[in-house]
Amino acid sequence: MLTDALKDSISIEETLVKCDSMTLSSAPPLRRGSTPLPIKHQLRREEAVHDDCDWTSGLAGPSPPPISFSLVKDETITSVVEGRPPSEGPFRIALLGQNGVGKSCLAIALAGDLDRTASVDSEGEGYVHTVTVDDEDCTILIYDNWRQDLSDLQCEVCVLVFSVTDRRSFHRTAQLRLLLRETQPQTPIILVGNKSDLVRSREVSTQEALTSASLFDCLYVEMSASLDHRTAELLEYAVRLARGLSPVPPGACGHDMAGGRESITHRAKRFLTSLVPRYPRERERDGGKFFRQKSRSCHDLGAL
Ligand SMILES: Nc1nc2c(ncn2[C@@H]2O[C@H](COP(=O)(O)OP(=O)(O)OP(=O)(O)O)[C@@H](O)[C@H]2O)c(=O)[nH]1
Repeated sequence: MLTDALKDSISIEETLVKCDSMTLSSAPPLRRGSTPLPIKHQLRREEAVHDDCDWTSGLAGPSPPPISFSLVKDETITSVVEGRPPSEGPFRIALLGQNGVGKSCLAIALAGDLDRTASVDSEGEGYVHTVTVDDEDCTILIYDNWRQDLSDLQCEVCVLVFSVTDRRSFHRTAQLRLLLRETQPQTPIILVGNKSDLVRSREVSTQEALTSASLFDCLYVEMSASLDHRTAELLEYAVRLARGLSPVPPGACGHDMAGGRESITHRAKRFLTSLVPRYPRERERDGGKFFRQKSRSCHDLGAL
């Protein structure tokens, strides 16, 4: 009996040993859930090195062909992934102006970095941002720290910034425009009157800035970078100019003065105001003659 029991236990042990050896030789080792994966399998699948010794190769059949990589820009990847064509650009937008007029604030506002999301380009010089204007994506580079000679400046659009609270900064933009017209006559210019929120300390009137802008044949935008007021409009104008288009889309006539032109309504109002004496005293001084004259010309044609 005892001999039989011993024989049985020996045969069981032999079977177990055989099973163990089979496991080690042909099947992949069993892995506990808590055991960390080998480093190469911790990498992303496409980055893992595929070789014949791969512990999964026996189970997964023939190993897949190696995946080749090429260095492409993130932006291209995103566009391809989302099924959009790669964005156009990059368009370089340079902000120039006297110190303290708010160029850095404006750059950050334009780059949409009020929540600190914009990035610095590869040379660390400006903000890179992707925007959609007129339903088309484009990449813009915003430079706010141009320290070199103006003749070296290379950009698609120049934004000359002054502070409406600082007359000297306004004069500085006039000098800059003259220089730019000499060095790069083709580059479109936008004149920007920043800090429009500081109403009480204003030193440069909108009308004055508009006159100056029309003298140099450029657009005028009045805005407040720190309040992020009209930055979106400025960005749109800049992108359209960089694309070689009119800053205002066709059919959008009559935009207001901050957009660079006086609207038709405003012009009409100004014209009518200039016709009618403003204050009651002035009217009294006229003795109502102004209105009588007008009235006669309209109703009593014989008086003419
Ligand atoms: N009230 C008001 N303050 C502003 C505005 N834009 C900028 N500032 C302030 O103006 C000061 C100067 O702004 P910056 O952006 O540093 O001006 P900058 O032109 O880059 O100056 P530099 O770097 O010296 O050339 C800061 O205190 C800003 O907070 C604005 O639209 N309104």
